[in-house]
Amino acid sequence: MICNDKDILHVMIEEARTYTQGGEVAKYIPALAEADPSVLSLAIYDGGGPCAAVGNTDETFTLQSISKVLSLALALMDRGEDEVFSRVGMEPTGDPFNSIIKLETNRPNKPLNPMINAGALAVTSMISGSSTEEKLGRLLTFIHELTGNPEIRYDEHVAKSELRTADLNRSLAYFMRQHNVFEDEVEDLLDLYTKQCAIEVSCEDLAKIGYVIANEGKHVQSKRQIIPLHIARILKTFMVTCGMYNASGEFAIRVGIPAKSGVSGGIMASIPHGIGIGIYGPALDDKGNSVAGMKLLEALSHRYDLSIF
Ligand SMILES: NC(=O)CC[C@H](N)C(=O)O
Repeated sequence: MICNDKDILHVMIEEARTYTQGGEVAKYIPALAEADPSVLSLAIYDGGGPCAAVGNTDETFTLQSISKVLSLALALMDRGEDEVFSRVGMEPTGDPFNSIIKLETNRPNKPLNPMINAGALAVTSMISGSSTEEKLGRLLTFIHELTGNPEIRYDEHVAKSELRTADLNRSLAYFMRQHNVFEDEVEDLLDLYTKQCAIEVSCEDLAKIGYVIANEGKHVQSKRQIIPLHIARILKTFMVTCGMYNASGEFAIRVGIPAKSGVSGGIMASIPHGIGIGIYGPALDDKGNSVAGMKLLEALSHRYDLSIF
């Protein structure tokens, strides 16, 4: 079993670390450019006590696009499927995560899925609450429940850095507001979205969230149904079809695990009815996925036969 294979996991992570040299940290959010590209860490959670954590596991990082899975869960719980999917679609785009092209050519002009930036902005607008603080507080409480870690906050430095430079996301938001996808003030929505993306976690936290999603939304230790079963299934499905941006097809073939990445270099993976995996490696490939993190997941999938297909 994977939890007992610490020596092998150490070897695998050091093998994967060599690929960090072929990647670059994200620069379009200035604060993310401060990350050390040689870092790589892996945590695995199997619902019991500590399972495995190897590499630079003390490092924390921001969720970025991984937060899109959690805001979607909350919006679905708040508003129901009919309302959420009247404003955002269910289809992969094959375009970069911040692309505007399909937003204009698609009719009606709603974003194609909740994992691209346009779709995630629309989803964030559906989180219930009377103020940004209340909505963000609800998202954080949800993450505290999923991880059992009440210390999780957002990183103000990263949030401010993104808000200052988020003109592309601003354009997506203005375009959607014009087309009645939502009615929020764009600056308020951007403020909430950048704080959501800047929520700071460790790869162990990520493995725990991945575990709950893997296990139909139920936390085995507390026996609580944190996410309704049908919503956990929706999340896993989007992770398979759109989780790695426009590399999702290749990832499904090479790795075959529901997963979601973020430009900070995080990847959260969920093996249905099995383990949760958290990875952090800030050196990215040209599509914005952790270059060594993808290699590590591919190696884990082959060694432990983790593909769902
Ligand atoms: N791919 C990502 O992780 C994108 C998230 C980032 N906050 C953005 O909106 O650009």
